Amino acid sequence: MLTVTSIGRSFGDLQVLDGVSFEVRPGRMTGFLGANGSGKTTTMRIVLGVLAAHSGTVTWRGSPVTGAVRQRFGYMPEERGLYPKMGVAEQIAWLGQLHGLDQATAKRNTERLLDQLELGHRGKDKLEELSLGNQQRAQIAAALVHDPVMLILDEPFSGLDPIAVETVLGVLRERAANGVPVLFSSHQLSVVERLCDDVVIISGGKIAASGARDELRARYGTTRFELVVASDAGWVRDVPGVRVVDVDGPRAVFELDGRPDADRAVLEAALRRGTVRSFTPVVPTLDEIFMEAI
Ligand SMILES: Nc1ncnc2c1ncn2[C@@H]1O[C@H](COP(=O)(O)OP(=O)(O)OP(=O)(O)O)[C@@H](O)[C@H]1O
Repeated sequence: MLTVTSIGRSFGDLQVLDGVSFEVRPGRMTGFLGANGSGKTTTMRIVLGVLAAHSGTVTWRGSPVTGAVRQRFGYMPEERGLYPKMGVAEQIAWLGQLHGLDQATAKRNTERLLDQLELGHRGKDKLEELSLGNQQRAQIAAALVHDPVMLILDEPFSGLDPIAVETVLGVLRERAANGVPVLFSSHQLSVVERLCDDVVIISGGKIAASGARDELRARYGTTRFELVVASDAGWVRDVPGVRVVDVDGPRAVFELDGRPDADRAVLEAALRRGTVRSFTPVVPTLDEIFMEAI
């Protein structure tokens, strides 16, 4: 497990990270969400040791992260970083060797990864000859070639078409299933919603929410309900303790203002009036949680 505790960092007078704490658990895909400039890349750079924190600690399995441990991390930086004029397979295998693999293992891992990422037929091409989406797949292969114990990926899904998202996801999921903690940042909330087990939301350099995706959704979703009846549902507006979000004919979406049993009062009133087609809590999307948390 990777544990980030109370990280702080400034650039000049600008405090960019303030008391940032979260965990990336083994076998879990953790989505790191935040608006532009909220501090995701800075946090990732600190975890990787590319940048120093001004306060706080980063530990791996309970011990401070040393250079030798970082050597075994896999990182896909925001600025990417493969060589445009070098052959794809050649440079990925070479990166594997830089991370300590022998030549034969580096070559074998490279071939396997390129095949998995459906790039096997492009291995001999120069990176610059690949489309942007395929260059992105090559970057992912480069982050994975040395069988890292921890994966940190800055926007790994940006620029990928939906089929490529599935391909890359399959590769990352396989690593997670083998116990590797995976931390990845993304702006595509709908993608993260589908992909991640855990979520960390950062806003203005502070953690706004974190935890298991489903727990977060449940926590943020306990106060909103949808009622569908057989006739007009406008009367819901008059139930005490209820704030109506939307009424559209027989369908009403409302929130509770904290008064106990207001949801029950709505349901009982609806039953008294006639047929109730459905009455369900509304589970928020990650988009909605994100907008509320930041
Ligand atoms: N080397 C630097 N010098 C000065 N300011 C910096 C530096 N690196 C980052 N910042 C500032 O720190 C803040 C956080 O930047 P960071 O790149 O971590 O955000 P981010 O969440 O990754 O954003 P994005 O989603 O746009 O990539 C921004 O205000 C940025 O301008």
